[in-house]
Amino acid sequence: MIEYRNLRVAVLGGGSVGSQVAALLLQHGEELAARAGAGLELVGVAVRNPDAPRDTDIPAHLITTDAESLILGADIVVELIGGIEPARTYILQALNSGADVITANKAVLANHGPELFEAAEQVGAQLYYEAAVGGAIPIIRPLRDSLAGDRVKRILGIVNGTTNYILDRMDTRGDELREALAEATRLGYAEADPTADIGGFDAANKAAILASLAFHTTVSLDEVYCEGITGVTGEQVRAARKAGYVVKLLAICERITADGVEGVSARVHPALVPLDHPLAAVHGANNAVFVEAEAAGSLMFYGAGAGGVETASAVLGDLVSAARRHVAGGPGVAESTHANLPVFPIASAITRYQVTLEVNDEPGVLATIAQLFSDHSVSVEAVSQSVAGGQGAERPTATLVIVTHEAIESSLAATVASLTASPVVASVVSVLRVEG
Ligand SMILES: NC(=O)c1ccc[n+]([C@@H]2O[C@H](COP(=O)([O-])OP(=O)(O)OC[C@H]3O[C@@H](n4cnc5c(N)ncnc54)[C@H](O)[C@@H]3O)[C@@H](O)[C@H]2O)c1
Ligand SMILES: N[C@@H](CCO)C(=O)O
Ligand code: NA
Repeated sequence: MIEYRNLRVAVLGGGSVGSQVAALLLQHGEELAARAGAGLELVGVAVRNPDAPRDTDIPAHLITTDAESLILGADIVVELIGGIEPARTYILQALNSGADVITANKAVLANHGPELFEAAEQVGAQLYYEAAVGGAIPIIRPLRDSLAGDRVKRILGIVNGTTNYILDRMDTRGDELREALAEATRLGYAEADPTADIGGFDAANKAAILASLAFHTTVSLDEVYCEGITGVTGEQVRAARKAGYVVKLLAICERITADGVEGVSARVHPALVPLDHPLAAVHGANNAVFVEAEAAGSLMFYGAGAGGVETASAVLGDLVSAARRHVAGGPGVAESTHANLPVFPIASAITRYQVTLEVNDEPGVLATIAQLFSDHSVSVEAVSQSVAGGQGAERPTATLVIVTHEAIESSLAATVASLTASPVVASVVSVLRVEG
């Protein structure tokens, strides 16, 4: 029998992900040791409430409320508490004591990434975070390692399982947002505070992480434009399907040029995706991330973006990587931010738009509206009209749905301001970006 060196693994948090990580470690210890070349001994699971019900049976002697003592005795610390504090402090304590850290916590990475990576570099430790984006889907390691020799141009992704689950149920079952959210929470997909999901903040955290990694540039959370799905109505979802689209919450990270300067942009918002686009077929809590790279072309990463045991798979992968690094010796690999590109605001983004207007149904209106688009250099691709106010209404109105060619966000915003002010427009019903 091979004698392996033993590595002491501390897990912080015994919730959806933590309880599954503990169970898999206990179940597959021997096999993991053979793969890693070192034993992975679970020395404890720090929890807030030892008596809380858990998804798996963790032996009572491993449960503790003393996270700090557990951290100090560990070679590898797995942070699965979530949120900023005390997660940030615990990660720093672990790194400063020389332990490698594995986290699934996108919020702490997006808000304090540079501080944490710096702490790891100082002591030669490594911070792993495959589970923080796309749950079980390998996306961090492909960007960090496999594509390290290429030049990423764009990332287009569904990176929040909860909102995809909600939008999918609104589309396929006619649910309203609230009832679909309750189900996503019951299934363990949603964050402890689900406003992080429906407000788009969880996806924005992930966009900041992806953009930083892909473009070798620190992209902070406040540089990511963020619009959630709370304003998306069942009616919008039905109208989108009629027009040949589904509504998806997308994270878009891309290289763009503004005023002749190359930089990057990161944005999260609901968008119309054509029904024949592969992202339209991403159902339930699944995630999908498209990566467009200069040499590799288009790559797609797809699978379970949330869920306790699925996410635990990514954590276990990081555990094996960390153990192999301990066996090999040498310092961790620092995060690469050498490109240091400027991060442009949403006003510089370029995309297509669908603008829905209620307008006065009278001669010359279409020409007036077309002129407003043209005045701001926004080119119209398609227009469809239907009667809105109907026969006998005091002032008959019509609904116009206008799809534009690619335009700069600031030009579109100026167009919408002019439309709102125009006497022929009764109301701007919605403005949605069209992607894919
Ligand atoms: N659930 C998922 O689908 C999923 C997917 C990917 C990433 N994540 C991330 O994984 C992390 C954990 O998520 P989760 O779904 O398991 O959350 P959870 O709420 O189910 O579990 C968190 C656990 O941490 C414990 N905890 C809170 N404060 C603590 C403290 N001070 N000391 C010790 N324990 C404490 C809680 O009691 C709870 O058991 C989060 O960062 C989350 O964003 C979750
Ligand atoms: N709440 C997150 C968990 C995975 O990060 C989601 O729904 O995607
Ligand atoms: Na992942």
